[in-house]
Amino acid sequence: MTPPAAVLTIDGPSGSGKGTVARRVADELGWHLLDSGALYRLVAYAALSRSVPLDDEARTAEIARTLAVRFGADAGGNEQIWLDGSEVSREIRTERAGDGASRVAAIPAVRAALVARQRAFAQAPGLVADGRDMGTVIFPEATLKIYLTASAEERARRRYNQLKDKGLGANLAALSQEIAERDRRDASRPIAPLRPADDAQIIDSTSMSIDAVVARVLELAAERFPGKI
Ligand SMILES: Nc1ncnc2c1ncn2[C@@H]1O[C@H](COP(=O)(O)OP(=O)(O)O)[C@@H](O)[C@H]1O
Ligand SMILES: Nc1ccn([C@H]2C[C@H](O)[C@@H](COP(=O)(O)OP(=O)(O)O)O2)c(=O)n1
Repeated sequence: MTPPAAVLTIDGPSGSGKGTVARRVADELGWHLLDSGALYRLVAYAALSRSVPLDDEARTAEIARTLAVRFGADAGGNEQIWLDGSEVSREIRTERAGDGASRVAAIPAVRAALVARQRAFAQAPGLVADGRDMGTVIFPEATLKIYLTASAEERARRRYNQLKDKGLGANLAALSQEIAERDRRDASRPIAPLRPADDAQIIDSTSMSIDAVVARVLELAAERFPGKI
């Protein structure tokens, strides 16, 4: 029997730096990457594009079950995500898709439809998985669990700069409110709420650079995965 792949999870609220840090750490280690939030964003984006109400449990779950998605990168290493043959990586990064993702993510049948798809990412030599419930629900046996957070003001500021850099519209006051609302919804839903796993290492990145966070995660990984890294 092949041993289970090594798994490192990074959970936390919006704008804490999960995606950036997960990608950097996965690149450093040469491991696979699971951006679980992208799956929920894709479900929301597909529902919005097909005029399916985001609270329609049966139809959003059907979208989640049949999601035809492919993850890749262009020649410059930039993320590319195809849904039904169309490249949608930019479209799913809007706050509208993020808010929609948080809504469909509260539907148990949508979450259930995505469990096996997410677990299938755990392949040798290892996986870095980022999201809200990676360490609590999807990979409870993960060897290293990180909970990455930062102050609400800092997270809104980061998201504002990120959206502007991408040429996507953003308003700081509106973003702060949207992020607060998303945090509240993600943390208060009955199923797989956003919370640190009991055995998670908490990193507050409010006053840390991206490099410092990556270095800390790699340091913990070297301790927890001796011989693998
Ligand atoms: N420690 C940090 N200091 C400053 N900016 C950061 C830090 N971590 C992430 N960022 C920036 O904040 C934005 C949001 O990061 P991202 O990784 O998308 O967060 P998340 O996946 O948690 O929503 C990105 O533009 C990223 O470059
Ligand atoms: N494992 C996950 C990942 C994301 N979600 C939901 C909750 C989040 O508000 C949305 C969007 O997630 P995403 O990680 O892309 O969002 P941020 O980049 O952190 O703003 O999806 C979830 O419920 N469980």
